[in-house]
Amino acid sequence: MAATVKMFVALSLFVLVLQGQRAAGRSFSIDYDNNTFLKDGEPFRYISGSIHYSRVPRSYWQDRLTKMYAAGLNAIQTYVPWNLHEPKPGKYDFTGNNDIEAFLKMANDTGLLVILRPGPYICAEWDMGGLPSWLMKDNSSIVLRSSDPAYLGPVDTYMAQLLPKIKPYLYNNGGPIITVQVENEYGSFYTCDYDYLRHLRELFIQYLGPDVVLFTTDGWWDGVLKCGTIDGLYTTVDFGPGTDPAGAFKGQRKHQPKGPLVNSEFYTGWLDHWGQPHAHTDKDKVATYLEKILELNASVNMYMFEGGTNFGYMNGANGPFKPQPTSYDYDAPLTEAGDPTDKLTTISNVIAKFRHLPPGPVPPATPKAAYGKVQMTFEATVLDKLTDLSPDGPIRADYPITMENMQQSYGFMLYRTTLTAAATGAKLSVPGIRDRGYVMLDETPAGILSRNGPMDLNLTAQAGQVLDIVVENQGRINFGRYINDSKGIIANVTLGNDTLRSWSIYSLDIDGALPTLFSQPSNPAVDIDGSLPPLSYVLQNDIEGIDGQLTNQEKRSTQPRRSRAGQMVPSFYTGTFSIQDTPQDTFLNMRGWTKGQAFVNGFNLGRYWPVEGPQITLYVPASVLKSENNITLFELEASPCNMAQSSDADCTVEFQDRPIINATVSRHRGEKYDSTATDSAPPQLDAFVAVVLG
Ligand SMILES: CCCCNC(=S)N1C[C@H](O)[C@@H](O)[C@@H](O)[C@H]1CO
Repeated sequence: MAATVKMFVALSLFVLVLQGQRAAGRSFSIDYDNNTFLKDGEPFRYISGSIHYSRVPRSYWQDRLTKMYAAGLNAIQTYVPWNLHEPKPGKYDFTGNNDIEAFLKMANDTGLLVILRPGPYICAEWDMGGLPSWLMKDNSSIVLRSSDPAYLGPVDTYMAQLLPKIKPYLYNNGGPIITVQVENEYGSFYTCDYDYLRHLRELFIQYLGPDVVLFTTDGWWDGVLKCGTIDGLYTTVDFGPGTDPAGAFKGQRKHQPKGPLVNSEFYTGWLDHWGQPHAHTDKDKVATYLEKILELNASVNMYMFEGGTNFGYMNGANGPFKPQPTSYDYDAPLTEAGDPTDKLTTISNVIAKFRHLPPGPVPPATPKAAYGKVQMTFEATVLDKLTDLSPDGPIRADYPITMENMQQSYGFMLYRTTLTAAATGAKLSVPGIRDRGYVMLDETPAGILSRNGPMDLNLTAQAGQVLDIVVENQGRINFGRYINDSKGIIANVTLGNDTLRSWSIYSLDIDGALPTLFSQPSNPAVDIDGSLPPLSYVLQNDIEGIDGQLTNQEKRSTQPRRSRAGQMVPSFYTGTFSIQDTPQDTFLNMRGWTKGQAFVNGFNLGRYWPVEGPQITLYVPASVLKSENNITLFELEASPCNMAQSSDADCTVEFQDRPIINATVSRHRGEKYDSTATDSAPPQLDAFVAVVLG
């Protein structure tokens, strides 16, 4: 028996050693003499597409990867978002939708190689470019993406967790990963810190071994390549349709005289911002320039091939402040919902000129369902639910504390103070509002502040009244020098000539509270010191319980107060709907509502803002649905419910079988809460170039 055990142990150890070492006969490298990649010693060119596992429900990873393979790709490219995998310092999550190993195995099993981009910074229209916001706790001036020990220390700790997970999936070790990117367009960042890049290079080699092909990506011009490239990291470039590939590759050659030509991001579409036209790139233009690239025998990755969705709060923003919407459709060859488009067919036809496509068609779009209208009901205001949303109670501080210093990363906060002096038409100024503030005085709406302006409003108040500011984090800047994008209220608040002090600051954990938020009677908020009796009354209501028994449940029967302008206290609305047969993908049409967060069966679908557009519907993947469903809206500004000129028939949402992400946008400043967003043809190419150039 002992001998058998010994044998088993020895065999196990041997397998472990083998896993960490090169798999016999497999190699991926660069042939500098012949300007090509070599895969198992043979010249190799990749034709790749970007897909982000963090933006696609795990239940659909295989569907998307199969479609990408069928379209003719031999590789995919994906980012690894640090802030997903280390949500709190030292707390790691590589499970469920964050199970990167499962994703890599699936890509490998689908016949796709992988170009991995683990950052630590990734840009990607992702909150703070993938960096965790807790880096800024007690250190808002941390020099991100540099040798600053305050930054590099956490980088080392995180990479010590991530990179050993990656190593077995390297091509040389039997996995699909052929190349690994270090940082991301580092040459575009102001720090230009070669020590930082060298540190990352050594760190990656330390964990992944000396044989892995490490590379960088930057724009194709000297201005960025100067700071983005160092020895030992293969220089690649990125550019979209409209840029002459030969010219762009000349830029690469200046910094990488030998080796394969590589475009790591060939843009098939482009990113969106709330309030600006949905980006569109003509499919024929994409095809024409893709063909030029392939004719040069360059390797290319199409960014994005499947864009997906910024579920939850994870969208980023561009400066000075333009947050990106929930949909990351990107006008990509596969839609946000994974549906093949004409652009995919056109691209496939080009690829077919350079490599054999797999047999068989690209799988069709998954079925979509229209579940119709759902009646919504007002449940409570955010102020009614403070004990549930902030179970630890407020932090009291003389002056406002940032979201990061409250050890919160995403979502919403409440800043509350009791006025100590009367004010008549005095200016309430909140220059540090990050990003939108919903102001109430004794639970009566008093206006909305925005970091894009206005950041102040006139207030008339009595001493003793309670000033509330619900603050929304709309997503952290993910590109450029201002990625230190702290949230909450980051500077003092003044009323007239007085600086307001003695704040009660609440982190609002909606996602955590949701499962039980409405399953018990709503306890109207009473401030800790009892200064805020509930304004609207609670009626004893008998309501039909789920099991048909009458149950006694307190329920606020009134709508929250609204200002003359129609603004309401941020409030929760719920609805339920049944699905008889197998749930399918659907799209939640939010027209008629203003701005907020939507949840179905506790899953955070993301942000809605139909009065801004261009996105009107939210993608609801089938995996979120079941036979009995509930929907919760956290409406920040104004609902269509019980408005004077409308009946409850308007207090609905609708699940439809098609997306609307390209609605006409027009500045809604001054318009109050009636969505005029309508469907329209996407704008011309130059419209979103203006977006990018600001
Ligand atoms: C408006 C500035 C956009 C800068 N980002 C650029 S050029 N991009 C390059 C970047 O590497 C990638 O992550 C994406 O962010 C992409 C845009 O989709």
